Amino acid sequence: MSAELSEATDPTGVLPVFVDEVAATPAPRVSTAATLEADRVSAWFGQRKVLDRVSLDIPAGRVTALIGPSGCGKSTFLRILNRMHELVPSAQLAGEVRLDGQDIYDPERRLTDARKAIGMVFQKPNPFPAMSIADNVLAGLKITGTKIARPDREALIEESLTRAGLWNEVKDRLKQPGSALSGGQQQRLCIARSLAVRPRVLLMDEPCSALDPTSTRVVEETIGEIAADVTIVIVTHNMQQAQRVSDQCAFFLAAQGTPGVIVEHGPTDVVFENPQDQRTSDYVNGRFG
Ligand SMILES: Nc1ncnc2c1ncn2[C@@H]1O[C@H](COP(=O)(O)OP(=O)(O)OP(=O)(O)O)[C@@H](O)[C@H]1O
Repeated sequence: MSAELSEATDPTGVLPVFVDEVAATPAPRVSTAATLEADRVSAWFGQRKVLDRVSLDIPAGRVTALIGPSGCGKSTFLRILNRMHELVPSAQLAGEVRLDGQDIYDPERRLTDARKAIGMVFQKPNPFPAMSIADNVLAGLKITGTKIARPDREALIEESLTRAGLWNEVKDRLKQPGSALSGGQQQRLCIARSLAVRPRVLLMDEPCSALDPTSTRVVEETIGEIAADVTIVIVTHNMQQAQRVSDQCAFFLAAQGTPGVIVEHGPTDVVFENPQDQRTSDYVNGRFG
């Protein structure tokens, strides 16, 4: 897993951005889930190629799970989907990523647009610990330079926390620090922080791996509830979780010494119950990885 850099420098997943933009108050929420298409994406760290021509269509308003053994490039692929890969100095990539048909790497397009439209939730819950719960929700807006009128702030805090399944647990203590919450609540706070920016896609890198089973189930329910409004791509090592939450699955594999590829992808029930490739069958049935 390679999120250290981003977690250290940008816990919201929207940096680096320049606070030079003043957007209007966000419009009322409607489903703005977008499609993502990865088209022959390759990636390198220095001379080392870690992904080879990976193509994947990610449908709007659905949950797509990326599965596969450690080191096969799932996190790298996820980070390419919102231009975080380029934060690593030695990182390079080839290919295209299109958000509703528009290349997010088009030099004419601003990095901030991709980062606002495509949010990220990391493995380890990373709220700003000393910041209040309410301010944590608004933190992504501040980082993207999005201004919001004070009366609208409260509505957005309630809406985002409600969508993240946390409102009822925190509505009476919004001024308490984010660190006062349990791990599972902190992760839902991070989801609320991402949702407050109104992303069209939400990338989740093993979002439950630091959580206990009960918190995991609550986050999974949250994923199910928000998926109609925001396209979700989730990396998970938990095969049961992939089956519970996703509509489609992509199985990544890097054979020894070679870059990661997608061996098979398709509807989750097919990938798990009737995989076309023996390697997929072996992996989803726990025979390796
Ligand atoms: N910042 C980095 N610098 C150099 N190599 C990296 C970096 N991040 C990842 N890699 C390498 O790229 C390859 C793919 O890593 P990645 O984290 O994408 O795999 P993964 O499938 O997400 O693994 P895991 O399931 O363990 O998180 C690995 O060989 C890894 O060592």
